[in-house]
Amino acid sequence: MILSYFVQILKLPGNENVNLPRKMSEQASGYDLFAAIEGDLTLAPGARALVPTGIALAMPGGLEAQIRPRSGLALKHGITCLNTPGTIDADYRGEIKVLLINLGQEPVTIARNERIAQMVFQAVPSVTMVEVEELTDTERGAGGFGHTGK
Ligand SMILES: O=c1ccn([C@H]2C[C@H](O)[C@@H](COP(=O)(O)OP(=O)(O)OP(=O)(O)O)O2)c(=O)[nH]1
Ligand SMILES: [Mg+2]
Repeated sequence: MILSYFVQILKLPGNENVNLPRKMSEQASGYDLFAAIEGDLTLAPGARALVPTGIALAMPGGLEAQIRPRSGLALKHGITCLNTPGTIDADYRGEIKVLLINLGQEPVTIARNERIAQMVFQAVPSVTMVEVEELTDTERGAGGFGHTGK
């Protein structure tokens, strides 16, 4: 089943020339996000930066967007998203920003309109948590963290 949603996208004031998030192939999961920075941004090894995209979204409840790294930037330059996957809440109307970190050994320069990350939309189920005195039993029980072997 293909779920289908409309998501509103807004270029924020001063960002009329930014690129909108773009799927680079027809069936790509992610929309690539572009750096809406004035000049270049250089990340020293170990440094992080909150990079603006110049856009904001209004998506319907029951949807979220995840901000994920681009594997090419990670492989070639050691650039990833520190808080991956970043969570964009359906009720967030602020600028989408990408928290990049340079985990490589060399400084890396990000240019304006470079593709820095990707945004994947996900359906979020509606959950009502019910507090109880005791949980239902399972075979696994409390076993975890390698409990079933290596
Ligand atoms: O990579 C990200 C992660 C988050 N956000 C925005 C959208 C999201 O809805 C909001 C809050 O994110 P999150 O819940 O992860 O951060 P928090 O530290 O819990 O902040 P808050 O108290 O505002 O929820 O920040 C981004 O723009 N980029
Ligand atoms: Mg939060």
